[in-house]
Amino acid sequence: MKLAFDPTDPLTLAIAPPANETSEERRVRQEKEEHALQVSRRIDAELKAERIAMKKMRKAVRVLVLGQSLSGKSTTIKNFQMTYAQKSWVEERASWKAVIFLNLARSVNGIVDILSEELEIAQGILPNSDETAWHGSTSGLTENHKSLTLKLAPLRQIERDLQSLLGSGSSEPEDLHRKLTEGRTTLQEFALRSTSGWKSVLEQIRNPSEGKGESLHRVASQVIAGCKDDIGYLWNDAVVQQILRKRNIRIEDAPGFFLHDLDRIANLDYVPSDEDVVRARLRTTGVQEYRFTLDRGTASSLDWLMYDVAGIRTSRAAWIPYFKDITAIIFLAPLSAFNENLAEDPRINRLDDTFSLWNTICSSKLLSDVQIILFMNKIDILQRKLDSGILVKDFISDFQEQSNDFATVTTWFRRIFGKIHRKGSPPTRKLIAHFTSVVDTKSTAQTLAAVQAVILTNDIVEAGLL
Ligand SMILES: Nc1nc2c(ncn2[C@@H]2O[C@H](COP(=O)(O)OP(=O)(O)OP(=O)(O)O)[C@@H](O)[C@H]2O)c(=O)[nH]1
Ligand SMILES: [Mg+2]
Repeated sequence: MKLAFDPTDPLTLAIAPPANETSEERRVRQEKEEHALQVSRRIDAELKAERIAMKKMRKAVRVLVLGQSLSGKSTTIKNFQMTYAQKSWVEERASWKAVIFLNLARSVNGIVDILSEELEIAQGILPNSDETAWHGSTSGLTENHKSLTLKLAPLRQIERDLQSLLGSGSSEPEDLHRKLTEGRTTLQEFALRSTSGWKSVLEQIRNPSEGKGESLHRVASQVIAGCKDDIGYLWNDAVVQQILRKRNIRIEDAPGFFLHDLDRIANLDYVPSDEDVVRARLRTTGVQEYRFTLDRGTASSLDWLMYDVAGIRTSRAAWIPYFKDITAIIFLAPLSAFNENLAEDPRINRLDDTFSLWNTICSSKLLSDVQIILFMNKIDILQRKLDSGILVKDFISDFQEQSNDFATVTTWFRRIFGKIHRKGSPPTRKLIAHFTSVVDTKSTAQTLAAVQAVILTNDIVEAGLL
């Protein structure tokens, strides 16, 4: 419909040019009008962009992944990336080689340290203390063991170089604890440097300054391949195995254990597999945001923002700003840690620390609207520990005289987490809990699909928050 022009309309009259306008006055007026039009268009464009950004912000699912150090937070996010953001996963996979080499070199150097200590005890250089608990005179150590420690010496430099390439995340809390107690660093220094997650580290490896990362990869690869036979000899040696057993050291269950994969990794053309990446250990320092756009299923239009945090005690205050505006929390509780103490504070049992952290999260008023999903993780290691005869009641007195089998132990843990959740949570919040081993990528993919479904279909969506 064409609207008729009405010369008496007040708005038309107000914007009409003056009747006796000169040509110069018309030029100035038209210039002003053109400028006003451009300003108006710019404002419109800015408003539109803001509206789109707001809409996107509202549509993003924000998931905070919490838990103590070594609980499996980063590993859970890696699984998420592997399943739902395959492009970036494949692009990054090769860069994990540096971390895997570092993990391998650390395991070997750790064993060599123990072996060297035993050799010194056997020679009477070091006293045989309760801690070492091994009697040098019957140890069966030979000159071969001594020469092995010398032949593996190049791995020290590899560890140091890779550590300096990978930054503060490549050291573990026990190193930090040692430095702190020796007065060699301060908490503040550590906190200030705590800014990166694996994305930034891998980015640095992929775009190194002056090709540093690339050449180090090559050198590390050559040294490890060159030491392959000696590493294999060290790991498979009966005396070495006996020493580790006597000292109650199970390197197989430690993070970043790759000695069983030596034949594959100690090769010049080694390329990390998905499983290798999931098992690689790089400690998170600070808080890192990961954005995934889910390209499968019903959630295809949603962005997922996942926040990975540092789990060590001294870094937990940095979690609080992220409690605002989140949709869900995935809380990692490593059940296998029942017989371990925190590296950053060896007076505290790891499971006690997890229970108290869980209590804090469940009863936080800031989080009362947030869905909490519990992953009772590392059940593969738990199973091995129980099978080897380690008794839960020796470490957790409340467990009392119950049977030490896997089913009884896991049911009991589940009940304790449930009790804490009920006590701290608002009555409407249900507990969603899974037993997990997040290094098992197949079963974790199923768990993550269930988690996704819960987050997207629960009350949060119905309440219009998404
Ligand atoms: N066997 C086994 N290993 C696991 C499991 N979950 C994690 N890991 C390993 O444990 C190590 C630590 O896992 P991360 O995901 O780095 O731990 P985190 O919670 O991010 O630790 P921080 O970054 O220090 O806070 C890695 O080497 C993982 O591969 C599990 O269920 N079973
Ligand atoms: Mg981490």
